[in-house]
Amino acid sequence: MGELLSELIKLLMIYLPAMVANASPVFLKKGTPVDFGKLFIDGRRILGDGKTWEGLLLGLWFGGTVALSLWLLTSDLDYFVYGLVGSLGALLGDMLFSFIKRRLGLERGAPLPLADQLDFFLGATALMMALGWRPKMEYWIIAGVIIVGLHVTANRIAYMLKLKDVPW
Ligand SMILES: CC(C)=CCC/C(C)=C/CC/C(C)=C/CC/C(C)=C/COC[C@@H](COP(=O)(O)O)OC/C=C(\C)CC/C=C(\C)CC/C=C(\C)CCC=C(C)C
Ligand SMILES: Nc1ccn([C@@H]2O[C@H](COP(=O)(O)OP(=O)(O)OP(=O)(O)O)[C@@H](O)[C@H]2O)c(=O)n1
Ligand SMILES: [Mg+2]
Repeated sequence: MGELLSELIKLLMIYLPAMVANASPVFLKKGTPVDFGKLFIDGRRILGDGKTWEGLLLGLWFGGTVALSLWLLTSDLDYFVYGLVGSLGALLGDMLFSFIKRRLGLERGAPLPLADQLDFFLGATALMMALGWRPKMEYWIIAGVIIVGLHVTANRIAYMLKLKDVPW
């Protein structure tokens, strides 16, 4: 039990910068759309107004700050490297799933259950693993379930705080 708990805490710390990177753009009210308003070949927006350059910068900035803090706290450079890469992966994964949602004809803000909760998690994981990170599969799955739960709770909080006009 002790090992499971310590492994899970380490995993949640590795993903914390990605979680903050994914959460911080929500504080922005408007910004410059990453797709500059352009349409894709299917006549729909490439990404939509929910993805802005300012959001990427804010996410990277706060994700990077948390990654740096974790490194200073633990003096383990991995937290900084993986945290930074995970933050970038979270933002890219979020954009990838926005692209997919637009292709499916879903408007900006429309729900795509599981995709909305997992997009940043999968993006962060993909980039961290590209750097050679190899989590233990069973712990990774449990951490994923916890993070989905955190995501659902955080979005409800964001909705109550009027940070989001949808609770997902
Ligand atoms: C930690 C435990 C065990 C329980 C705490 C309960 C809980 C789940 C708290 C959530 C964190 C929190 C205080 C949220 C406040 C409101 C907020 C900022 C929500 C942001 O939600 C938006 C969402 C992005 O939407 P999208 O995915 O559809 O693009 O964020 C997704 C949420 C997560 C990635 C997981 C939960 C987030 C965290 C634990 C990090 C907290 C982040 C912040 C407080 C904001 C970033 C910080 C600054 C200074 C801008
Ligand atoms: N790169 C990003 C990501 C998010 N946001 C901001 O954070 C909010 C919440 O993000 P998300 O829920 O992913 O966007 P949605 O509005 O739901 O758009 P989509 O349907 O494309 O997910 C967005 O509305 C937007 O204001 C941003 O500005 N830039
Ligand atoms: Mg969304």
